[in-house]
Amino acid sequence: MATTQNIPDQDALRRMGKQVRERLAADPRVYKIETDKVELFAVGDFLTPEECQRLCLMVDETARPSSLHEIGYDSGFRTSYSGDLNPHNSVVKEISQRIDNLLGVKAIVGEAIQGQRYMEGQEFKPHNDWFYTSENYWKGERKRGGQRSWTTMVFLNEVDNGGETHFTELGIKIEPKTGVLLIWNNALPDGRPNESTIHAGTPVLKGTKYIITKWYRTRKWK
Ligand SMILES: O=C(O)CCC(=O)C(=O)O
Ligand SMILES: [Fe+2]
Repeated sequence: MATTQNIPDQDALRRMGKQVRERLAADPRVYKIETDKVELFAVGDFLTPEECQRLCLMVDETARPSSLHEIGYDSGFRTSYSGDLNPHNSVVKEISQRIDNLLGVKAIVGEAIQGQRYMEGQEFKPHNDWFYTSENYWKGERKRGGQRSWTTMVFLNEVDNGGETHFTELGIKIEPKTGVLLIWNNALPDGRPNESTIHAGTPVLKGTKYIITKWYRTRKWK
């Protein structure tokens, strides 16, 4: 017998998908990465080398062993260091607004910018950025802004070897390049989670990798 699954925030995910898709399509800075399975985009030189350098210092100040909802640092699943950047810092504030503005979404749905650093040997194994709504943590996240729709991520530096963002199902590996912004929709156009967005931060083999990430919820993030 056919069943109808209830997908939390599906309507909002569909609406936000459309809103941002149309905004990005009208922006000549935005480049669409070739794949028909995920809405995946890049912007070159989104941040200047000077901005990236300042952000790297801030990441160093705030980064602690990364935590995940389901599994601890010791599991080896996400061995990078990470932490939220100070949202009251004027540089962070301005960059945060610049990303909101690019996507054309209300600032209230954006999470705090998270900084992340990978030293040699560190990685983030393949995962999806959305919340698994059958897990216990969802009860909290549902009230903290609901499901994640779009992910934005900026590479703050270049890595000597390794540290690519690897979309494992798409077979697309993106090499860190200073100031490049990646954007993807974690949902399908109809608002269901897009399984093809599964991605990893591959192990850094030589050098250090710095990134910032900002996720967008479907409702006011708190
Ligand atoms: O390090 C990367 O390239 C990916 C990071 C990531 O997937 C995340 O922070 O959710
Ligand atoms: Fe991710």
